[in-house]
Amino acid sequence: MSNIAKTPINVLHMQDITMQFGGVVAVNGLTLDVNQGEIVALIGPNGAGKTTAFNCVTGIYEPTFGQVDFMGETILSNTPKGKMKKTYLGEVSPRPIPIISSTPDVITKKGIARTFQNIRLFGQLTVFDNVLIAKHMRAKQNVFSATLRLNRKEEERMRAETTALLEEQNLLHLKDEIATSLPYGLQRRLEIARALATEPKFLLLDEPAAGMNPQETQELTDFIKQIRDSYHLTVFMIEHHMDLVMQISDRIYVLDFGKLIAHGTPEDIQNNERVIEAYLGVSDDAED
Ligand SMILES: Nc1ncnc2c1ncn2[C@@H]1O[C@H](COP(=O)(O)OP(=O)(O)OP(=O)(O)O)[C@@H](O)[C@H]1O
Repeated sequence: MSNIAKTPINVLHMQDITMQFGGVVAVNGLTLDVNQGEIVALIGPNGAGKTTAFNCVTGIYEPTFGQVDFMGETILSNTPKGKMKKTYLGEVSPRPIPIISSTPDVITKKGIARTFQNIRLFGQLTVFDNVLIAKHMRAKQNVFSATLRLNRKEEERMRAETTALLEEQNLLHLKDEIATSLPYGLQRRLEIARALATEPKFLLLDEPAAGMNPQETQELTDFIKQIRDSYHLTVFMIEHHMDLVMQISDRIYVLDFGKLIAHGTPEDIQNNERVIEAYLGVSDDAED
């Protein structure tokens, strides 16, 4: 047997990502990598630019400058144009790069799924329908399948897959409940189940433990590891609960005022003076 270490397979590469809103540079020249099978955390004080960075990966925002590659393919790329050329305040000088844009639905179909800081379920629909809708989003429907009535088979398959997924996630007994009638912790679990229904390779979790008590947070910690392993996922997560972050992250990136101030293993980050000063020393479970 060879002792040569396996080269990591890159899942996400963000290069010089800069997002400017008017005079605010919310993300400033962010470069980072997430490799296959990793759980990577993005941490930092409130307003540091973490959610904005996620929004630049999932196509909600078009970055002002920079490039996002997913599994080696450039999915988003932009450089300042028009008035922004004059008002650009980012730290990395913009270069002329090709402009590539992808809408959130296209990005979902490529295998990227996410959850939101504020749970975004279809509140008045059942648990089952919330997951089924996500299956529909994944389905490669086209005019031919619709008109040739291949849809019925597709629909049956999607219903069976929804049942199976809810069973795996221990949510099947709640399938007929209205989503918002569930306790908070279960709504979070449902949101993750819905993200899994799109069969992602890469899962972004925006503050999955927000509002959870210590016991729920510990359960979530185990749950994230378990779904990473059983669905062969790569996970990128924003979180303020440092117990969770330090327990499950392979690597951590730290943002402050839009800029990367540190990157390393949980141990490196816990001992990093700059991070302690900017974030950890101030508050380790800030909620907003
Ligand atoms: N759509 C927007 N328009 C204008 N400014 C914005 C917009 N979105 C975010 N910002 C600003 O960008 C900065 C970064 O915000 P962001 O929400 O990304 O921070 P965050 O690190 O996710 O914070 P938190 O931990 O509180 O969720 C903040 O100053 C915020 O006010």
